[in-house]
Amino acid sequence: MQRRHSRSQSGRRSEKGSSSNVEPWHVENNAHCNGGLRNAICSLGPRVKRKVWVGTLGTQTDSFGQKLRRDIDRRMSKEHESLPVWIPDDEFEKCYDEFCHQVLWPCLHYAIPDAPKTAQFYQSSAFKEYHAVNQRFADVIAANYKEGDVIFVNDYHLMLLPLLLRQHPKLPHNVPIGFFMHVAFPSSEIFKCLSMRQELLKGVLGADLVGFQTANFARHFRQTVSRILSYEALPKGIQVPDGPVPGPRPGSSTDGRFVDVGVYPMGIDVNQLQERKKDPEVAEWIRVLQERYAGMKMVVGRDKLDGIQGVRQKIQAFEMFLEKNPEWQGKAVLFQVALQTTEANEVGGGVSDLVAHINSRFSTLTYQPIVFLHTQDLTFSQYLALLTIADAFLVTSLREGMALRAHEFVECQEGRHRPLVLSEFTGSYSYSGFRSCIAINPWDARGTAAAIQQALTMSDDEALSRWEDLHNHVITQTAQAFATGFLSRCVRAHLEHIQPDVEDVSVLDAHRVLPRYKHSSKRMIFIDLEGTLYNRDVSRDALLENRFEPPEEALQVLDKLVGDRRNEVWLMSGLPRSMLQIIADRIPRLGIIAENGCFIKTLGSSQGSGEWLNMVANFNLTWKSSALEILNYFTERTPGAVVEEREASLVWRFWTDPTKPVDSPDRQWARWQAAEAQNHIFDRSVYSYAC
Ligand SMILES: O=P(O)(O)OC[C@H]1O[C@H](O[C@H]2O[C@H](CO)[C@@H](O)[C@H](O)[C@H]2O)[C@H](O)[C@@H](O)[C@@H]1O
Repeated sequence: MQRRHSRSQSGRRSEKGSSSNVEPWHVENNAHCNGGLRNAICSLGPRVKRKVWVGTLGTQTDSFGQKLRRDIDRRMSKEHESLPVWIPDDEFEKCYDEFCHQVLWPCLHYAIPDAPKTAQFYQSSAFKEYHAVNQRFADVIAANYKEGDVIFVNDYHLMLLPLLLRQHPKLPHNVPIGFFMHVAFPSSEIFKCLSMRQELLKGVLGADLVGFQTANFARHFRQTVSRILSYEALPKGIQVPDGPVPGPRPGSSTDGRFVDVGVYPMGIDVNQLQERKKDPEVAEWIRVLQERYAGMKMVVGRDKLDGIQGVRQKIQAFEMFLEKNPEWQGKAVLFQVALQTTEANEVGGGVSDLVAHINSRFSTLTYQPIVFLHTQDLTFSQYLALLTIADAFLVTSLREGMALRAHEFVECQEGRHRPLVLSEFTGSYSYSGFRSCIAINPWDARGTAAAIQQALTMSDDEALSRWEDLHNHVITQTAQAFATGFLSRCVRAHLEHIQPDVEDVSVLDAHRVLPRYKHSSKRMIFIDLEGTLYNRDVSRDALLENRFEPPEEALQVLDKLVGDRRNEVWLMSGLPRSMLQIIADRIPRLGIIAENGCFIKTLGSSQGSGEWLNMVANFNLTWKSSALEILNYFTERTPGAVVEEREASLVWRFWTDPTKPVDSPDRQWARWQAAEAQNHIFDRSVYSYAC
């Protein structure tokens, strides 16, 4: 969705009655935007056969007549591959300015308003308009959907859209849908303040894949879903019971839909930025600025003035820096570029006062410590010139999804390599390459002031070495990498969700197989044990005592198959080899795969039973002790649960009365516990081994 301007502000549409050779309207590109998402999608080239952007117009539209709307629809589609969603001005304002910006945005960024306002904010009546806007998007998409399309929903303005699409009567029920959250996602303790928390979460879970900027945001989302909706939240995603699309999740114990949750860091379009830097206007402004600020150090920042991006904290820290380091007075300038927000008056007013106070405190005839500009006050080329010659870039966000302006700075510093001062609360900081910044806690003004001093006095060698790490990250984690990673995973997740998994392999068609079986001279047969050849669970006591009595009928079937010299027969099992030895002794020629492939007993012969090969001999199994500790904790809190330690794996089982329904409270409880245990194992970083 796009911020709206009144017509008089934007001048995007000529007034009625203007001369007929003047275009009645035109499209403007946002000059201050590197267009990450747009460029990322465009860069996929012919791999995306049909591409349609669905969004709002960045202007008020109530006064537009039907003819003008039709003209805009037609030209936007033909010339810009875009479909406008027409939203009445009042509905848009309530949805975007009120619900998105005053309720959702602060909540997603941990900014809970003070108590008296809380009730009003978190029960916002504007949620009705938010829903209506999401519905209008769904209707436009449904009316234009073509088979084979993948629907990619972006950001917090459209959290209800995935489910509205999934349930839309004009869309096939299994359309591929991806949802990406560009902004932060808070802990469940914050998200649960929203009165519409369930609708928002269920809305997002209409997608096949839900993506976040960082692993922390993804984990918060999974935990929030588990705590608020009581759905099973696994490290790889969410098991949604009774979803609108039927079909079991591969490997899951319950019916419903599985929604993948993943991490896809957004980046900038490096190629496009390099092109824009070549604009002669950039070189000209570099010259002008170098001349004007000769002998001074330039610290640059660009932020939204909404209280979340910490502009007030930044300016206070800059004041402290000048106060504590008087040698910099007259020699260091902060260029603060402000992005307009709807709340700009309130917060922006406060910031302007602060800037005025500092400027009056430290200014001289030839020096002004803070140059405070609004985006509309400078061109993108001027901004790129500033980034290119800056001595430091300062991001003090109190919370942020990523911080792509920091990536732009790094790219512009090729040849100069001056440091980045970055808030630890940004998504960018969570990536190892960005740990080479000068990290700050924006709440600590003293620390930020010291960081500015460190940046301005850093040796060239140190600055270069840090810049190389940052730059490596910027050119690897690009907008293109984001789009490719997200979309390919989305399509794969969708296919996995709609296609039957091995668990749902249809029953062997004896009419088809038997004639071939009879006439073939060599056959390889793989047979699963538990649940297939042996349609009962191994008893709890047997497992605990590590003994297993395979049923006689099953052994006879295996014996018979192995008896045919044309057959090579492999038995597959999750049980440990010690338990399967009884089968190996009885049918020596049988090949056995134990612990799901960790151990393999080769085919035997009349001379002997074959030998056990250890397939994990070179694996580091130290994860087992930490994982076992976690599983023991959950076992104690889950009646009927038991943990089995095998040679190379751990199994957590839950026994219950088989006559009880799958959604009985004790089974439900056990599933949550299992999911929580997996998440803990995942968090302790033992998961990669445990998998
Ligand atoms: O102003 P809004 O319409 O509410 O949109 C919010 C911001 O969206 C974009 O920023 C977010 O996505 C960026 C790229 O993934 C990420 O770097 C940033 O941290 C997110 O907040 C947009 O770039 C901003 O201009 C919007 O203000």
